[in-house]
Amino acid sequence: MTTVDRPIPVRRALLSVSDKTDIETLARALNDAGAEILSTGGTARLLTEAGIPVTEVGDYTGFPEIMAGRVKTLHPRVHGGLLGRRGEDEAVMAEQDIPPIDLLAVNLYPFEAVTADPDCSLATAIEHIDIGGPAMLRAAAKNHAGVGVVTDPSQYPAVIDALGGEGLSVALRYELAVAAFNHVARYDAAISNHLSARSADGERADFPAQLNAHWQRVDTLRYGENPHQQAAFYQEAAAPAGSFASYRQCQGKALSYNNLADADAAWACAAAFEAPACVIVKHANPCGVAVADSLEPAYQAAFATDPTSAFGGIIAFNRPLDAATAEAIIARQFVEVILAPAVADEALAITGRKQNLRVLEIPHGPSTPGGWRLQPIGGGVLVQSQDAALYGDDASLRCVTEAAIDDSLRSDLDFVWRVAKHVKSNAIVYGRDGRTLGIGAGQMSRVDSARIGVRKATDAGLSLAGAVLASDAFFPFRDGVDQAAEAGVRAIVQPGGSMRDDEVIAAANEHGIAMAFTGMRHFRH
Ligand SMILES: NC(=O)c1ncn([C@@H]2O[C@H](COP(=O)(O)O)[C@@H](O)[C@H]2O)c1NC=O
Repeated sequence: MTTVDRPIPVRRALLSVSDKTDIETLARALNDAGAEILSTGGTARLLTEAGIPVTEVGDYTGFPEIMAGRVKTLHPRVHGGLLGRRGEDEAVMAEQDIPPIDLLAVNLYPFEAVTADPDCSLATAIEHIDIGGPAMLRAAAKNHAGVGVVTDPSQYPAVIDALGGEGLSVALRYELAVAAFNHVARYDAAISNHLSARSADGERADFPAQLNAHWQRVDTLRYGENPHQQAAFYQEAAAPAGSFASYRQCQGKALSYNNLADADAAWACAAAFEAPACVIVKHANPCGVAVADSLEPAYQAAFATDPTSAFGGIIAFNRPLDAATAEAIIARQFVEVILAPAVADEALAITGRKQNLRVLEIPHGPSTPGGWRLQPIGGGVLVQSQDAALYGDDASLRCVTEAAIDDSLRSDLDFVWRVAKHVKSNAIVYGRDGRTLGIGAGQMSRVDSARIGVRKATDAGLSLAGAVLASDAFFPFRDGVDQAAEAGVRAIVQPGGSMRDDEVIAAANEHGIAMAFTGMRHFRH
């Protein structure tokens, strides 16, 4: 193949886009640069109305658009112009009257958007499978040695700059060609996912027969979980609003692998609360959580749960970070990452005193994360829906003991239950008045997690008298309740559902402890 290893001018361009954003700007720049513009039906109409001279592809090929657009650019004069090797194929191109096309701008029928509608029929989905577009994209991208190819309006400015300068450089053509193959790969993956998750009669299955994922590299990281591991961070093609991956870094050193994993866990937990909340995370587990009327007292209370573990932690808030809270953190502890939906300028002036400290902004999105949760295992991947709900069928907690649960107790139980959902199993969370007092995480035995939570509270000088306790899964025996009573706990929240629920409830009644069932378990591994 003859690679044109210098910038190429654009003498002829073909524009055929479904998303017509800024296409007029690109076309105008091409026209100003003296390029001939070829275009398909809707795109040609728009450009003509804008007063830009355009040749309809049908006029160019001598063959009309037919079958309601199913066949419009599928013609040798188009594909030869895109695929013909500059130098090598020029004789045959001249013989067959196939002029070279130097630039292609195509984006495809909006298959993903149309099929996102649960009522989209199979026929509608199929009509939105673009054929001519991907064929042209592949042709132009394959022949990037002599052709530039654009698939997204965000690429137009670079191309327009190049038109006004030396032409499309080798590096730009290569970058655009890779982006075009990625565009087509994502498109085909969406078609494959959709069609393999429904049958000929339109029935939908939960899981496609083939799962095609697409991720875009955001960054390569210094190393992985450990220094001898290589690592990179990829995000979904468009990180959903409010998801951790949509963060913007305001200051600080580059984020590490563990920073990203811990910050994600902290953000998910902070976003679970309505009231101003602070969550401090170490090794993917909250070591202190609190809600208050404002962030600063929430931070102080979260920190007080476990000051030792909070050192070097990740701190997440569900409200904009203010100056008082930033000052309190800096004065108190070493912190790796702070994240919040927004960061006030005054707060940034304070965090800026610690240049290495990473500060991230993540605007809130939908409270319930969508999509699948993937967990790789050796040679495969486990796929499940998100653990989006909090309570089971009753949509609330249900008192099962003689001791009643009033509104204030209910609010405490709801708080520790929300936290427990974000603690690795077996999870036991002690708390009171909207703050954690001790958290036992990640133990193989529930009783051990309960003991660790008590020890944490004792170490921090926090009394468990009158505290409440959450357990992420049911108590299989009464021993957990006996232990809670010994620690001074006055109410327990747990899913219920054990064979020995009666025994466990009787134990709570014996101790005068109130107990609520949530009807939903929240294991987290
Ligand atoms: N069939 C074809 O030959 C064909 N050639 C280009 N397209 C697509 O038609 C769309 C643009 O159509 P219009 O310019 O008519 O709005 C683009 O998304 C492009 O990818 C085609 N449509 C579908 O395959």
